[in-house]
Amino acid sequence: MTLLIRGARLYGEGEPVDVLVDNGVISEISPAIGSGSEDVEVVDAGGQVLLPGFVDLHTHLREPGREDAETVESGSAAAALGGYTAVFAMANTDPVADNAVVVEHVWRRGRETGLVDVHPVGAVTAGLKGEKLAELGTMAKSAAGVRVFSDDGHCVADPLLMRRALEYSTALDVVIAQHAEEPRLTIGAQAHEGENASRLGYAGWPASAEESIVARDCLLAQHAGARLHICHVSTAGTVDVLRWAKDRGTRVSAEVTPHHLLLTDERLATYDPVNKVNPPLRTAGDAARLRAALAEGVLDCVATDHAPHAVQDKDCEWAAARPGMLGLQTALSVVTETMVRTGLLDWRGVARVMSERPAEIAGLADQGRPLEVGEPANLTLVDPDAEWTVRGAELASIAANTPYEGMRLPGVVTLTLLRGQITAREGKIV
Ligand SMILES: NC(=O)N[C@@H](CC(=O)O)C(=O)O
Ligand SMILES: [Zn+2]
Ligand SMILES: [Zn+2]
Repeated sequence: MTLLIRGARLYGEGEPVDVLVDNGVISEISPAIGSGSEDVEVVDAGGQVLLPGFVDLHTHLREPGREDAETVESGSAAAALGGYTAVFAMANTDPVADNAVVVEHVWRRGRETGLVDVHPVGAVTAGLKGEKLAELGTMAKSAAGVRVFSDDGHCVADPLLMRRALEYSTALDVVIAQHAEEPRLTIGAQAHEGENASRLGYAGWPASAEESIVARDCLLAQHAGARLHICHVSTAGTVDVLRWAKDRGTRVSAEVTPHHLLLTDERLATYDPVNKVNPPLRTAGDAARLRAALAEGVLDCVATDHAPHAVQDKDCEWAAARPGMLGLQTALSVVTETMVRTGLLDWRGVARVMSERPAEIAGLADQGRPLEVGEPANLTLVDPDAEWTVRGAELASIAANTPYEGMRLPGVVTLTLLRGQITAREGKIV
């Protein structure tokens, strides 16, 4: 199939150009391409912004085990509609993705669905129990070719185990992604430790619980010569630690979620568990520092931490509710609101933090590539001026736990291409 995207602005820069996609690759870019034969499908981009397809390093697809909240299929649809062409599916499923059988299952389900490349993340420790290492090598060598390992949902808290995982990862050339939460500092924690939590009587989740693990792991990674990735950075202090570690040559990368860029713990006042998430929503000062650090590159990329939860796990009292919120279909809009509209990032910067850097961190050769002739056509078209109102019930996920319900947000994904095939167009799965 040949597809002609007419009048798109590459990275939102310069005059609109025509982009011809043939056999899954970009075959021509020029000011005006004739559509030639009838076999060419034409998409009129009308000056919209063309970007490399987004890559999410942190998605929870809930399959196997919690198909009442999300499946590989429903999550893939949400991803395609959100402009993603690759996602990394976290290992905290039931059974846990701590062996070749489970990661190959998730990988195959992703291939069968065919809407987005689904890369399973393998668990670092058996059963996410933090007691002994999982079979990292077997998962890395499986058909799923696991390149990212994480106990996300849990911290690899034992420093000896974390050190072993980091040392082992260097031989496999994989990356360990840490959910940084010192468990001794977050016993019973419900919300960011601060005024808002105190007023409502919630036990606090101190910033130091994150920062102390990030500092420790940067030191462990440096000594091991290993690569470390920090999941969902949420505090200004973590930014300072990362800056220090990067300055001294530690091979550390870090992600920030859209919700930590936009939302703050002032939302606790509603008692609505839709705002409950790990790590918790922090202060406006933290959010401002996270935005600045993302613009500067101290934080490498945006990752959604898309965490669907069934109604009964969210529609209950705060303390009983599961932490986590949907993210795949709202990420681009939240980044547009917090980073583009504020002038902190241009669209080339958005390509960097939502596509290029995550692809590099995970070692994907065919994602996050430049918009050039000969490159794979993993592409996302964005209408930067359009706005939409978020309705959880209308999102493709089975769960509907979005904290942005009823919010009007800028930036609409109008087309997603995976290797030249249209996966989503005008808000519909193709
Ligand atoms: N972020 C969350 O609040 N929840 C995640 C786990 C995690 O990312 O730590 C989940 O699996 O629901
Ligand atoms: Zn986590
Ligand atoms: Zn997560």
